Amino acid sequence: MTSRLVVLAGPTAVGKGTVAARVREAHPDVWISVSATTRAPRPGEVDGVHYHFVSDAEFDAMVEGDELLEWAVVHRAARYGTPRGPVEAVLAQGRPAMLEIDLQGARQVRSTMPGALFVFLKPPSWEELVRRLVGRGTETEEERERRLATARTELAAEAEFDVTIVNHEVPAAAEELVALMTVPASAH
Ligand SMILES: Nc1ncnc2c1ncn2[C@@H]1O[C@H](COP(=O)(O)OP(=O)(O)OP(=O)(O)O)[C@@H](O)[C@H]1O
Ligand SMILES: Nc1nc2c(ncn2[C@@H]2O[C@H](COP(=O)(O)O)[C@@H](O)[C@H]2O)c(=O)[nH]1
Repeated sequence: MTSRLVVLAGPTAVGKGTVAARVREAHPDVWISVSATTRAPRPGEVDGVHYHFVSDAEFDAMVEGDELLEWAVVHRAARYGTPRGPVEAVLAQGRPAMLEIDLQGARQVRSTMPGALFVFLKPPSWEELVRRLVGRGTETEEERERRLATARTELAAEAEFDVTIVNHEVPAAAEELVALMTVPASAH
């Protein structure tokens, strides 16, 4: 068996971060990239753990230094990007690795890392997605509307992905994801 890079995307509040946290807890062998972002931390978010929280100038320097594997402006609100060095180092070790990024970033990685597996995390329904976003309580009404507008575009892009997982229950979705990370050597 060998490991591969899995790219997890899906609409806002579908549960990408929650499923990734479950994978981190239940499968410490799986490496999950920590993105850089210019957005402000939410209560409880820790720099270097949930994100590398950086200034606009710091993000500019990362872009100019070609330090990001991909990056995008997400929800017309902030910039997010995947630091390239750690991903390359982990893949060189043959360790299972995961990126949790938006659709624009997934499209960039699709063109630069064709061996990666692209997984779309889908909500059980639109109503449940809205319930999860409202229930999280981390955005203003205006931000929620912006995120839901992006979500409609992202849901329409499901066919671009290799696999869809419906996030009914977090532990089951996390196990489905981890099962995709190792492949028989003959599949390469
Ligand atoms: N399977 C699930 N059933 C019920 N609630 C869930 C489930 N998965 C996640 N949630 C809840 O939905 C909310 C959104 O989850 P989370 O923040 O992980 O989403 P996300 O996809 O990472 O969102 P974003 O793209 O906006 O960062 C959280 O309050 C989380 O606890
Ligand atoms: N293109 C990238 N998108 C990323 C990255 N890290 C996170 N994200 C996506 O941003 C949105 C919003 O996240 P939030 O934490 O503000 O709710 C979500 O879709 C993430 O998947 C990244 O490095 N590149």
